Amino acid sequence: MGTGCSTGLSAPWSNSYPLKILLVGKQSSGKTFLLYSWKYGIDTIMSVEPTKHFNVDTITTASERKILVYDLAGNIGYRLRPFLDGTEGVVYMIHVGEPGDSIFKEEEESIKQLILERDLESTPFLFVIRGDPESSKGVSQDLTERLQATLEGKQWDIMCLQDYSQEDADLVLQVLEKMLSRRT
Ligand SMILES: Nc1nc2c(ncn2[C@@H]2O[C@H](COP(=O)(O)OP(=O)(O)OP(=O)(O)O)[C@@H](O)[C@H]2O)c(=O)[nH]1
Ligand SMILES: [Mg+2]
Repeated sequence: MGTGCSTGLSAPWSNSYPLKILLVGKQSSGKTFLLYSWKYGIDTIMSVEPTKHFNVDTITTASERKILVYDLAGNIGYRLRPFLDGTEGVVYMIHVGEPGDSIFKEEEESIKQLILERDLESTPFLFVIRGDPESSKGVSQDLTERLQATLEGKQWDIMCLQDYSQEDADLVLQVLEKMLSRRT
């Protein structure tokens, strides 16, 4: 009694404690660009270099919640595993180049493996499809069908993001925050 330390369970503490999320997806899918859109705003992004291993940055949402974003290199492979522990949300990015593009079987399998990781058992997943609206919509429907069984019982969502759209980037963050707040 009387040490002056709080239990750590009060609302202000939990609001300021950053929630850890992973930003994953293939190389050049747009992960770092999305992180910079959240952190600095799209208009300030001059160029983005391919990520070596990972970037980590804290962002603050419109409602002042802090999120610790681990932006992992698309070629991270097995080095991803040490990042899983303590993850409160996963954003999986996909870039759709041409109309009619679809997800290769290999990527579908690696997404399924990630969803089934024990450390991510109760972790929400947000899929973000970047590309023109028509192509993204097709990929979004296709992916939903292909992953439905694996995602059974999980909290997840899927949304599309157009290039150079701060509005879309902000919306992704809003949806992510809503998913995270359902867990906390
Ligand atoms: N205009 C526009 N370009 C984007 C967007 N997202 C990504 N790009 C471009 O796509 C390329 C790859 O983006 P990155 O953010 O580096 O992709 P990444 O997923 O972080 O790639 P790795 O770090 O190699 O895994 C860059 O040239 C970006 O400028 C976007 O929302 N709008
Ligand atoms: Mg990157």
